[in-house]
Parts: sequence; structure tokens; C-alpha cells
Amino acid sequence: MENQTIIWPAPAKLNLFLHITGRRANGYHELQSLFQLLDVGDELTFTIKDSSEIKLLTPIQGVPDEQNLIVRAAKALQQASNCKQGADIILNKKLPMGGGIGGGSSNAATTLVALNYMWQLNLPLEKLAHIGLSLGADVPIFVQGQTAFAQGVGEKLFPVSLKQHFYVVVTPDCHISTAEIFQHPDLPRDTATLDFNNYQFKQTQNDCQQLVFSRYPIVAKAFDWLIEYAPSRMTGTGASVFAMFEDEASARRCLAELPSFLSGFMAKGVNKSPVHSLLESLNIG
Ligand SMILES: C[C@@](CO)(OP(=O)(O)O)[C@H](O)COP(=O)(O)OP(=O)(O)OC[C@H]1O[C@@H](n2ccc(N)nc2=O)[C@H](O)[C@@H]1O
Ligand SMILES: Nc1ncnc2c1ncn2[C@@H]1O[C@H](COP(=O)(O)OP(=O)(O)O)[C@@H](O)[C@H]1O
Repeated sequence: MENQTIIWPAPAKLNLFLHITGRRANGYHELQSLFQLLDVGDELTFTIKDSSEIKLLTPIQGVPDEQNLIVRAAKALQQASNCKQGADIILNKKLPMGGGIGGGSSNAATTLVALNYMWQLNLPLEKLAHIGLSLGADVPIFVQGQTAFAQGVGEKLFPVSLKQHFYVVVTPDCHISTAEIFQHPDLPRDTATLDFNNYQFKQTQNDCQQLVFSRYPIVAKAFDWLIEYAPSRMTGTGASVFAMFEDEASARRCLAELPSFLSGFMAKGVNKSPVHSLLESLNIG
């Protein structure tokens, strides 16, 4: 194992629904959501160093390294554990950024889990999730690594085993700021609390969807195109929209017919994060 480079996956997620049930005094919103993990995502590799330097060898254009969630996660872990080691990190970015599919949060979570393993810190997942929450509301779900219902701002998680559908995910070419959507006066904030035991896709919604559609017509256009094929919805605060298929062939057909004004990918829903499958094989091997 010494010289073998481990490729750590950082999977994408979809919010199969997103309900806003209230607003906290600090302005943050109380949410209910179902986070579906996907079998596609970015990839990260780590080379451990004896000096404490954290270096991202593949910077992301437009994201200064000190703001990159990978670097921030590595530094937060060093601090929480008093670790004196560092790392050279390579990111193979495959996911579109800022599209509501969680790329940055997933990168941060994979960094926490991978460096916890490689620096031999042995911190429990709960501790890593706690460190992750300070980096972003969606980091704990990726650290825990299971498809799950979420409550609070995303930190109260209830793992669930879902039928593994196939998804076509389309990311319209527009940037939507999460803060802008959450600050908007027209956002509905009073959806009744859902009993997760009664979850059915058709009886849920994304409370940000109408607002985003009215402000970003390209997102509505992408949705109108997808809904002709299968039940569809926006994920997170956008801009990505997804269609949910029972079988792979139908999803493939939809993707093949995607018009040129849209770009997208196909993925399978998974109940367990590929990061955790990897961890298990490393711990056995
Ligand atoms: C709502 C979700 C669902 O997955 O949207 P996406 O980011 O995936 O689209 C996420 O939880 C988002 O998480 P994340 O993108 O990490 O949000 P943060 O950086 O923590 O917050 C960005 C801004 O959104 C607002 N915000 C965020 C989360 C929340 N529960 N209530 C809020 O009001 C706050 O104004 C905050 O300043
Ligand atoms: N490693 C990273 N990968 C992607 N985005 C990052 C990363 N670090 C910081 N960011 C910032 O986080 C923003 C949100 O990214 P991302 O997590 O991909 O989207 P979303 O939260 O909408 O799912 C990006 O626009 C970027 O400015």
C-alpha cells in the first residue's frame, strides 16, 4: 500500500426535496430534505508530508486557495487534532460548480475522511462531521456517507435505504447565489413539518424552485425539457435540475437527446457513499 496512490471519491448529491419549515433568529433557515448520494463525483489524491504545509497542486480558477473548501477542511482537521503533518493534494474536478449538487461540500468531507485515515488520527465520524459543519451545512451528510433525511440546517441526519434510481442531472449555465435565494422576501418559509415515515416524492417539493424559475428562466426551461421524460425537480438552491428514472436505458435515452443549450450527466443513486466503500476496503486490506 506504501507507494500506491489512493484515489478518494467525492460524490455528488441531489436534494430529492427541500422544504423550508422556518427561520432562525440568526437568519438561517430550518430545512427538511432528502439527500440522495450519487455514484459520480470528483476525485482527490493526497500525499502526506512531514512538514505541516497544506498545498493544493490543482487550484480552482476563481477560488483562492485559502477559500477552497479542501484547504479549509485540511487546516480545520490539523487544528482540531493538533496534527503536525501536512499534505499535497490533487483535485480532479468533474462536477459542475455551484449547481446545488454539493461538489465543494463533498470535497471538504472527503478531505476530512481521507486525512483522518492517512494522518492516522482515528477521530470518529461524528467528530469529523462536527468539524465539517463549520465549513458548510452540507458537509456532515457527506462525512456520514449515507443517503439520509436531514433536518435543522442539515446537521440532523436520518439515514434511509432508497430504491436506487437513475438520474439525469442538467446544470444550466447560470450562477445562483444560495444567500440571494434565502434572503428573498418571496421565498416560502412555512411548509408544514413532514413525518419522514410518510415520504413520497410526489407529495414533496423544492421550496426554492418557483423563485429560481421566475428569476432564472433558463432553469425553468431545463426543467420543462426534462419533465417530458420523467418526474423532475430542482436540487438545492439550483441551478441543477434532475429527472428520476426507474431504469438505466431510459435515463441514457434522455441524456442522448439533451439539446445543445444544456449540459448534463447521468448517475445512479447510491445508499452508501463510495468514500465509505473505499474506507471499508482499506481497513480490511
Ligand atoms: C440549502 C442547500 C441544500 O443542499 O443548498 P445548496 O447549497 O445545496 O444549493 C444547502 O444546505 C446550503 O448549504 P451551503 O451552500 O453550505 O450554505 P452555506 O454556505 O452554509 O450558506 C450560504 C447562505 O445561505 C443561507 N442559508 C443557508 C442554509 C440554511 N439552512 N439557511 C440559510 O439561510 C445563509 O444566508 C447563508 O449565508
Ligand atoms: N473545492 C471546491 N469545489 C467547488 N467549489 C468550491 C470549492 N471550494 C470552495 N468552493 C466555492 O463554493 C461554491 C459552491 O460550490 P458547490 O459546492 O460546487 O455548489 P453547491 O453548494 O451549489 O452545491 C463555489 O462556487 C466556489 O466558489
